[in-house]
Amino acid sequence: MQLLDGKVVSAAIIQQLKSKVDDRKQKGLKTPHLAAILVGSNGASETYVASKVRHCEQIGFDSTLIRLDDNISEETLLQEIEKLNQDNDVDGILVQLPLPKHIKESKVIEAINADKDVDGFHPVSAGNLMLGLPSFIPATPYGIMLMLEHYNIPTAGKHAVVIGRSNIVGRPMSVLLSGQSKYGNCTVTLCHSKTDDLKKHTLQADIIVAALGKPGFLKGDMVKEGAIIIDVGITRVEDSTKKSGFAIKGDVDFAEVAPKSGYITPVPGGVGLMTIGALMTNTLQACERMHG
Ligand SMILES: Nc1nc2c(c(=O)[nH]1)N[C@@H](CN(C=O)c1ccc(C(=O)N[C@@H](CCC(=O)O)C(=O)O)cc1)CN2
Repeated sequence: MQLLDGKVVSAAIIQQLKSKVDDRKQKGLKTPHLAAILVGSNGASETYVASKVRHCEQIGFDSTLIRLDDNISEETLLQEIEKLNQDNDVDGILVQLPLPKHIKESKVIEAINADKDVDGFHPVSAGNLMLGLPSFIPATPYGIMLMLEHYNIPTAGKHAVVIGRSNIVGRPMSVLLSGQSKYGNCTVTLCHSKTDDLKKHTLQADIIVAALGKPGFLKGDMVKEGAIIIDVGITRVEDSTKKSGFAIKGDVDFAEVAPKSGYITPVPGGVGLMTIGALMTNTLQACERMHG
């Protein structure tokens, strides 16, 4: 079993991005600029957005953080997005999810200019990805592809089982793994909560991507020897032994599955950490497309 270490891969990607940005600055090219909107005061969202801003500073990107009150109207949020759409200095826009219940997520995502949609959640980005056209790829599936690339794990001809059909992880993951690329060309089965006999599918898988949000769901008797296991789960569960009061749990029962696996991502320290590098790569791409 080999551990796929998100900390190591993510640090390498951040370093590469920093070199590219230093190079751009030396050539007098535009500095990439990421704008993030955070609505309300969800603890996890605060942590993730703070990390995004910190990484912008580390790489040398400009960043703008717009904090809005929990009870802000949908209309005001849409106006804030429009200001960022119109701002030629802003290359990438993200609205941290989840949003308060009174705001319709799809409306907010669709309001972002697709050329600045560095989260890759906009229908135009999703459509381009599906058609195999240049696209912003959502951070989690993109991070997984960057991880396969870093460890040079061959995927062509393999059977991949993706568990979870969300628009931001499961569906794009199935498109990427089945696509015609060096770390694609898999035969993909997309499973979900209504799949009959899930174990029958996972036992046939060479690659399993667990993205269903159920801590410890994938057990040792559900995987075949040597399978590649990618754990996307990041559920916070109470844990009084931790200073924070909670622990992060993945969708994979690591103790049972790791000894049987060929490669496995840990939680924490796996896929979650890759998402920042993926987002920053999209932001640089947005800047390059718009300003050269
Ligand atoms: N606009 C967006 N909202 C959300 C996204 C997103 O990509 N765009 N994804 C998630 C949250 N997220 C980034 O925003 C994110 C989640 C997890 C991690 C991460 O580093 N996880 C660590 C554990 C960190 C912890 O202690 O909480 C790990 O897995 O090792 C980074 C970013 C939902 N919202």
